[in-house]
Formats: sequence, structure tokens, C-alpha cells
Amino acid sequence: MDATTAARAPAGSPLLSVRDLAVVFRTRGGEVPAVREVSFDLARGEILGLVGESGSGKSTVLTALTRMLARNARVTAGTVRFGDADLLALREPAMRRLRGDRIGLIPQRPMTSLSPATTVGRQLRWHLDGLDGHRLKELLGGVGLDALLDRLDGYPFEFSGGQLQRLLIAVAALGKQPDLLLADEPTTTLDATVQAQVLRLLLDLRDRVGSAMVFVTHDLAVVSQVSDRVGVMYAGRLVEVAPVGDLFATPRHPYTRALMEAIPGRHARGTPLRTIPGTVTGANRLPGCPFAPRCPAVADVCRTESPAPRELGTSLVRCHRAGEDL
Ligand SMILES: Nc1ncnc2c1ncn2[C@@H]1O[C@H](COP(=O)(O)OP(=O)(O)OP(=O)(O)O)[C@@H](O)[C@H]1O
Repeated sequence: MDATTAARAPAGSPLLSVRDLAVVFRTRGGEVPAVREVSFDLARGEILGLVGESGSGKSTVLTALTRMLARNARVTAGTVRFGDADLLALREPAMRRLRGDRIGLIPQRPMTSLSPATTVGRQLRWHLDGLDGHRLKELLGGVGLDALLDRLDGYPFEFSGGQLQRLLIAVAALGKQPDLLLADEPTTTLDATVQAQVLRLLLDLRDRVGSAMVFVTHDLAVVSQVSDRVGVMYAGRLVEVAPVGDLFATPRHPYTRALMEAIPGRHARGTPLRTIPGTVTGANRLPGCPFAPRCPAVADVCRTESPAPRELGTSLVRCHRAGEDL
């Protein structure tokens, strides 16, 4: 078994296969690596949660997969296979067709993917050919927006961020029913009851249509509810990938452990919330393990050699010391 096996989706050939993806951003100070050596597979109908602190590269991975990176970003290494297609090599018209009907993206900031000068109703019809009144009602109802049916001649600025987010979910998930849905913090702006409704709807889409999903979130409670497997990112690298139950029960990477320790409610009432000392700043440029400066189990080798992925139980973990009695 090679070292990427645990990053593989269970059984059958994967729908999506990402290998050694690397992305850099061009900045005034030079090129900054944002994503490095990211590898994972996704089976049909599987949901992979992607977690990690702000700036760890989650959105960059999703936008690289759909080839919608910012203008100052470029993919410097890696392959992305979606079925038979090599997504990084496809010509733009073919990629656009895939984005049109087989790969859906729910972006983190809804405003950036809507035209400010066109009514919301018109934009819905652009995205969903042959959208009739009955289907429209069904879509809006699915995301709890029935009340907006009479307001679709309004412009995006007349709607709240949460309403626009739900409209985009309705289009990307329910309207297109894609084979692959990439969702970037889709429920963060929603209140608890609407969030629960949207999560149920996404799970129902997976059950009915078999859509696979990569679901980015900061919220570990959400990730535990929706994911089959979870990938943990730190400073541009996927440091651990494991089935959701195993990741929460037996986190292997010291960063994953620290994340779990920081979950409110895991400790007795009155105990101060645990935080992770230090910051991630500059970690993506380090020669060794990016977590070394903050790691309670750091050894000399961690500062000089980047750990290769290793299998431990059902996890794939990038840590020199994982598996030791730390
Ligand atoms: N347009 C940009 N120009 C330069 N650097 C960028 C740009 N966008 C992102 N980055 C950098 O790339 C890295 C990864 O950012 P990314 O947005 O992918 O992280 P993230 O994990 O999705 O964060 P968040 O949870 O806050 O959305 C960060 O260091 C970020 O500063």
C-alpha cells in the first residue's frame, strides 16, 4: 500500500482525484506558497469536510479545482482528475461546460459571484435554463426562501448576505444537481435553524442524486454532522485525512488534537477554553513541518524535514512523531 492510500476514497474508482496540488500567489514581496502537496480522492456520493484555520488554503484548493483562482494565483504543480478529464489541462470551453452542469461551486462570498446590475430573477434564469414558476417555487422553498418569490425583480444589494447565500445554494445544489459540489463555508452566514435546513438539504441531495461534495467549514460541529471523511489543513498542507468518527475519536496530528481540544463544551464547565499558542504566520515558507513552531511534541527533525504522509490506522497523517506515545 502506498502512502496516499488513506487519502483515497473507499472502493471503486474515485470521482475526483487530486495529487500534489501546489498553488502560489504573486504578491509585492514575491511568490507566496498558499497550497502545497495536497492530495486526496473523493468517491461518488462521498462528502469530504475540509477544516483548518483562516488562511490555511481551503478556499484556494476549491478555486484551483474549478480553475477560478484569483488573477495573481497560479497552480505550480499537481494533477486534478475528474472522471476521465484532467481538469488542469482542459481547454476553457470544456471546463466552462463542466462548471455549467457537473461541478457546482458555492462560493464563500455570494456578492462576488452575482452581477450587481442585473435582477436576481434574471440571474437565476441565466444559470438555470428553462426555469419555470413551479421549479422556481420548489428551489426557493428548498432553502427557506419562499417569501422572496415576489421579490425576484430586485437587485442583489436589496437582499441580505444570508438570502443571497441561500439563493446560490439553490442554484448550485438543487438547480444543477451536480456530480461534484464544492461548498465554501456555505452555512456560515445563516442562523441556526436555516443552517440545519440547508445541511439537511445537502445531505438529501447526496442521497437522492449521489452528488459528492467537498465541504469547507470552520465549524467542527457542522463537519461532524455532514462529512464521511475529514481533511485537516494547516499552512497550505493537508496534515491529516481520516474518516470522520476516527478523526474525532483518535486525532493523530498534534494540530488536529489541538483543534479538538479547542472545541467549546469538550471540557468541564468553568475550565478556560483552550487555544493554540503562537500564530500560523510565515509557516508556509518553513523548510520543515509548518506546525513545528507551535507544536507541543516538536523534535529537531520537525524543523528541518517536511514530514511525508504516513498511514496510521485509518488516517493519513503528515507528522514525524504521530504514532509515538506523545
Ligand atoms: N488574492 C490573494 N493574494 C495574495 N495572497 C492570497 C490571496 N488570496 C489568498 N491569499 C493567501 O493564500 C493563503 C490561503 O488563503 P485561503 O483563502 O485559501 O485560506 P482559507 O483557509 O480558505 O481561509 P479562510 O478560512 O479565512 O477563508 C493565505 O495565506 C492567504 O493570505
